Amino acid sequence: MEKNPTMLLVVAAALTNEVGEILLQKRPEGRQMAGLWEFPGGKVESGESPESALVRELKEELGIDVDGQNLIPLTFASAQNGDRNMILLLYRCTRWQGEPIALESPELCWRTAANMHDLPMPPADEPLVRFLETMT
Ligand SMILES: Nc1nc2c([nH]c(=O)n2[C@@H]2O[C@H](COP(=O)(O)OP(=O)(O)OP(=O)(O)O)[C@@H](O)[C@H]2O)c(=O)[nH]1
Repeated sequence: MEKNPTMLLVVAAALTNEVGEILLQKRPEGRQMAGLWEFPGGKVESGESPESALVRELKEELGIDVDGQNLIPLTFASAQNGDRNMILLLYRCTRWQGEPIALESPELCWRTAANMHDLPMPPADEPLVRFLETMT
C-alpha cells in the first residue's frame, strides 16, 4: 500500500446460512453511508492480512469466531470511496462459531442475493450482489 497511499483496502464477508441466506448489517447513524445495508467487514489495518482483518472485524461487529481457513475468496469490487480508490474483497463464509449479534450496528438481516435489491446498499456493493445472484 505504501506505493499507492490513495488505495483503500476493505474486506467483507458473505456469511451464508444453511438455506442460502446472507447476513447484512445496517450502518449506524453518524457514520459514512449511515442507514445503508452492507456485508460485515471493514478496513484492513496496517500490518494485517486481509483474512486476519476480516476475522477481527467479524468478532468486533458480530461477536462470532471465524477460522481464517473458512474464508473463501469470492469476488471483489473497485469503487471510489471519498477521495480514495477502494478495493473491496468479498469472502464467502459458511462456518463460524457463535450466534451473530449486532454489536456495532442497529440491525441485522438475512437475505438471499435475489432479495437484496429492495435494500439500500452502498453503490460498490451492486456488482457484488449481482455476482452472488449468479451463484444461487
Ligand atoms: N463493511 C463494508 N464496508 C463497505 C461495504 N460497501 C462499501 O462501500 N463499504 C465501505 O467500505 C468502508 C469500510 O469502512 P468501515 O468504516 O466499515 O471500516 P471500519 O469498520 O474499519 O471502521 P473505522 O474506519 O471507523 O475504524 C466504508 O467506507 C464503507 O462504506 C460493505 O458491503 N461492507
